[in-house]
Amino acid sequence: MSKAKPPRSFFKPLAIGAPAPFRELPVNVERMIHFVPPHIEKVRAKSGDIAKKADVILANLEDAIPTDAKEAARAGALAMAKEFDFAATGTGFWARVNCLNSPWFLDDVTELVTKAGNQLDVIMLPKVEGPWDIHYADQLIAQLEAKANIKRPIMLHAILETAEGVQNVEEICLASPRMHGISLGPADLAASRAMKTTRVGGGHPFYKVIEDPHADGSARAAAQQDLWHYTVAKMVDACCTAGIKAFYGPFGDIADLDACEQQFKNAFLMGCAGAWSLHPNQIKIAKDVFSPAIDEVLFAKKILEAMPDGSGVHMIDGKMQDDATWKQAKVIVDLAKQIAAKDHDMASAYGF
Ligand SMILES: CC(C)(COP(=O)(O)OP(=O)(O)OC[C@H]1O[C@@H](n2cnc3c(N)ncnc32)[C@H](O)[C@@H]1OP(=O)(O)O)[C@@H](O)C(=O)NCCC(=O)NCCSC(=O)C[C@](C)(O)C(=O)O
Ligand SMILES: [Mg+2]
Repeated sequence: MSKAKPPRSFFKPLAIGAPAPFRELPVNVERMIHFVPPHIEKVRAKSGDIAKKADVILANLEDAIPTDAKEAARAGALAMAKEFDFAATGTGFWARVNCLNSPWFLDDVTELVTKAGNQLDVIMLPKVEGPWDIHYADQLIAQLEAKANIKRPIMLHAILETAEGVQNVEEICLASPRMHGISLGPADLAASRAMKTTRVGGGHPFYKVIEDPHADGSARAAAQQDLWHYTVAKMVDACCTAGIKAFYGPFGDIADLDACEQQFKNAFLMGCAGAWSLHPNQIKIAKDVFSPAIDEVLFAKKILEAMPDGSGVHMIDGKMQDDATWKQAKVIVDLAKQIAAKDHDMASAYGF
């Protein structure tokens, strides 16, 4: 039976000279995490322009990078940190390292932290299975931060992509104050669970509910259901309990923008802060979906204005409002304010 760390030790740096962990997550709008393959110079070179549109730019070193390009990708990630001032456009700079049991993980983390640690906001860790994976990466990063005299802690973001990881998601979220959030990794997770799909996220035409037979034998209506509902719900509850953020992850059918939008919308409504964009076309979708709709923000503002101290009961446009709807309104208005602070057009649309 494992024991939790005593409360007074939880926020202590794990190495002498490492920066103290954040007590609260930095407030950043992270509607999409845009994946860049850093070994392809032509694509890497566009990172500065893409950073003007995306909230987060991520250098991907793991899956989708060919084995013989792993070192070139790592070098490309370091070049991105040197060549682009992502912080100047308010864009986060993240890297997805190779997984813990791979031959590249140690060099990925060592080089990123010691050579780009002051530029790097978040390290994304794939295939996390339990809190032990976070404890190891946490300690290693602290040692490297101390060695390289990094001033600001680098956060950790885990991908939920094995059945064991899903079983342990609460402990993963609570494993360290370095935790930033969790993303759903639907492709590896599908394989790990023996789901019979060949897709990266999204629905499936076989996964649906069909209405009862009609007496006249006419065609029965059926509707596809969301294959990811259970996992997203479990992930959101675990993340919110820990005070960290949940993300959908990738949508692999690049040409199907409608299905991408729908999957992102489901994730947004269920509590996710953002999703991944694998292709430039997906950036705008995520930006629109993970920014609350203007009419929702205006209605939420009406609730807050009508109930300044958040108590009592009111009727607005025929709908009952009380302490709980006040809190829902506050979630939407707080997010809209964060987006407005970053985006002047959205600020005027939201009426701030
Ligand atoms: C899908 C691909 C191959 C289609 O790439 P393409 O070249 O065939 O597409 P295109 O439509 O022809 O591209 C149009 C233009 O956009 C550029 N472009 C295209 N993509 C990007 C990009 N990301 N960033 C910046 N620019 C990009 C591309 O270079 C081209 O520029 P050009 O007009 O000047 O020639 C390509 O978009 C790509 O490599 N995307 C990233 C893929 C990736 O990172 N996959 C791994 C994440 S998903 C995952 O790991 C799963 C998970 C979580 O682990 C799990 O569920 O288990
Ligand atoms: Mg994966």
